[in-house]
Amino acid sequence: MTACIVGWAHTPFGKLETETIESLIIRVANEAMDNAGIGPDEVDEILLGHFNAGFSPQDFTASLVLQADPRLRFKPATRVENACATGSAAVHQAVRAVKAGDARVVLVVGVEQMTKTPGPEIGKNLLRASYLPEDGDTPAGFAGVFGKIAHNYFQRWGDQSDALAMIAAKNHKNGVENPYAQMRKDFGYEFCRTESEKNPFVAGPLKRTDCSLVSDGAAALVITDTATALKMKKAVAFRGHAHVQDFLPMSKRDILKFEGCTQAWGKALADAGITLSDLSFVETHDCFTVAELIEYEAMGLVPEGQGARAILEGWTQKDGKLPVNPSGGLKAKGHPIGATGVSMHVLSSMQLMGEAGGIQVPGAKLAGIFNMGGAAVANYVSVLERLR
Ligand SMILES: CC(=O)CC(=O)SCCNC(=O)CCNC(=O)[C@H](O)C(C)(C)COP(=O)(O)OP(=O)(O)OC[C@H]1O[C@@H](n2cnc3c(N)ncnc32)[C@H](O)[C@@H]1OP(=O)(O)O
Repeated sequence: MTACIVGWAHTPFGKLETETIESLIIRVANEAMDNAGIGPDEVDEILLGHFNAGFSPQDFTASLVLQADPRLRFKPATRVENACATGSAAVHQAVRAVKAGDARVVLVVGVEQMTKTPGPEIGKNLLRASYLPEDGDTPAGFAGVFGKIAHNYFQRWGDQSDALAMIAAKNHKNGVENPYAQMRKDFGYEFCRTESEKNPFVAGPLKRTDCSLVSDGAAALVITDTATALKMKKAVAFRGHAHVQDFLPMSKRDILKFEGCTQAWGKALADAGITLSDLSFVETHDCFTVAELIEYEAMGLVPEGQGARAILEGWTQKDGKLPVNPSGGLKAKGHPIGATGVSMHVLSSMQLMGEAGGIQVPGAKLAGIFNMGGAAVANYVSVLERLR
């Protein structure tokens, strides 16, 4: 038995000044149940993906989902956290509950509100997802961590500035067509490649256009067993899934390899009984452009050290042989931490149902999703397929 996505909801991502954590949660919880055509009585379990780490004074948030409808009162509700993979951690927990037969219908919500936090605090909060004895004083927050990774990658494999700018330009271009995206502006390759007042260096070789955005937003899913799903309006199955957790200290691993990502892709593709070339597209964790570059290698699209080929030869463009981040990715869509993994599953489901509008990958049949917490510490891969 597998688990299926049967309904979803997604707020626009961005600076949502009039929203609160509570209002975002309530909005997507109700919209997802409506979208699935189920009532709150039918929900067996609730999982909330919320990273927080200082972004919100409210740290005990699972019960906020119950406020979406009085009929959710007394349902089991739990908050799940695994750094920037928090959203997928909640999704995979739901899949396991359904597959184990513990729950027939699970409501998953992912949420974060980051933009109400003052600038310097944002970087500090995000760094709580790093190994504090090593990275705690890194300037520029998590950009500093990935700035070091980019610097070391350039040392080992040569300057990759062209490839990073092309990844940024691709994702910004894709994001223009995504109505949920925070930044819908086609900056173009030259702007992303060139240091300027509007595109300064942030950390190491990473410029502003190499970084994901600071965002507010929420997304939700209804996940059921297959028998239930087949009686509903739509059914997108988890054909394969895998979670691989690695050491937290970067000094205990070769950080340029993202080995946890490789393992997660290997396990999920084997679980699905397919190879990477069977996928119609991939939504991957481009928290920084260098992460997407290394992920091309880790997922097995290109050999180690040759990530640039995948973008320079156009493979990962929307019309390439494996479109990567047709949604615009974290780069353009935004990255409200707890919502990101849930958003990836929502937008991939929309693709498979042919409901993705301007970001639609024509004829999409199989979707691959990679959501990462820390620097390849928490690694989640899902392979989704439309059942009906
Ligand atoms: C933690 C894990 O477990 C793993 C992960 O995923 S790590 C990722 C976690 N997320 C992050 O680290 C967020 C990284 N991004 C940032 O910190 C910030 O976006 C940044 C430091 C790159 C820029 O912030 P800033 O310098 O304060 O920019 P800000 O003053 O807000 O905006 C200035 C301009 O740049 C634009 N801008 C801001 N961030 C941008 C970005 N990332 N890309 C492109 N443009 C951006 C703004 O829209 C604004 O444009 P206008 O002047 O035209 O209005």
